[in-house]
Amino acid sequence: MENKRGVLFVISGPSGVGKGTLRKELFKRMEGLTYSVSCTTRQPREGERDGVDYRFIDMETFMNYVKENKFLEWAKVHGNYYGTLESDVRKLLDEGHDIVLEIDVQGALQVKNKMPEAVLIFIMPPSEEELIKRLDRRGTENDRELEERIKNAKKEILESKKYDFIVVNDDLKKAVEELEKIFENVKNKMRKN
Ligand SMILES: Nc1ncnc2c1ncn2[C@@H]1O[C@H](COP(=O)(O)OP(=O)(O)OP(=O)(O)O)[C@@H](O)[C@H]1O
Ligand SMILES: Nc1nc2c(ncn2[C@@H]2O[C@H](COP(=O)(O)O)[C@@H](O)[C@H]2O)c(=O)[nH]1
Repeated sequence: MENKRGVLFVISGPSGVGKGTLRKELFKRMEGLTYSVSCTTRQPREGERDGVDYRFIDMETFMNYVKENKFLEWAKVHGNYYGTLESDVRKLLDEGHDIVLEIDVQGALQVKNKMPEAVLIFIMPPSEEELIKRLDRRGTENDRELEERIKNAKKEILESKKYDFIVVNDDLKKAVEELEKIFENVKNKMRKN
């Protein structure tokens, strides 16, 4: 019998490794995926749109959501707060949609605790030097923020062994293809169960 419930995919990896880039490329190639837009207290970057890239909320609203248990997971990441609204995710999964969360390691492990069926995918940089180059080229952080993101990258990489899959984002095209294969295989396997 076909499994009507959607699959929950969680993508993590160090800041600047290319999670957002890979996710956008994957969405161009695969139909039927829904991106869960997170809440954050971070200030929008140039070009980021409220409700599309993030739901940009203030600290007071974020903490009210925490108190009201509205988050499936939440964490302080690189000095700002981020969280995934639980009602959105559960409703979409119940309706049969496959969901993609792009969240940090702390959040991913909270999700796995609450929903062990979630599929955790870690995006790995080809090297530390390349990660620094990518963050530098993106140019969205000041020197202090950049340093914090690089320091955190080392801790995050240590947690990658807790993930179901690891994809190295060296060549972008190859990494997207690998990601697509993982998504297809997981969905086929779940459909058979
Ligand atoms: N395979 C790749 N080769 C070279 N550059 C890449 C590759 N993948 C992504 N990039 C570039 O690296 C930079 C960081 O990518 P991106 O913003 O997608 O990272 P991220 O992991 O989503 O970061 P964050 O967690 O901070 O949001 C971007 O400028 C992007 O164009
Ligand atoms: N635990 C969560 N982490 C999240 C969420 N949304 C994004 N993130 C992670 O934060 C960092 C920094 O993102 P940036 O956009 O400021 O560069 C990155 O690792 C994201 O994956 C979330 O809802 N929960």
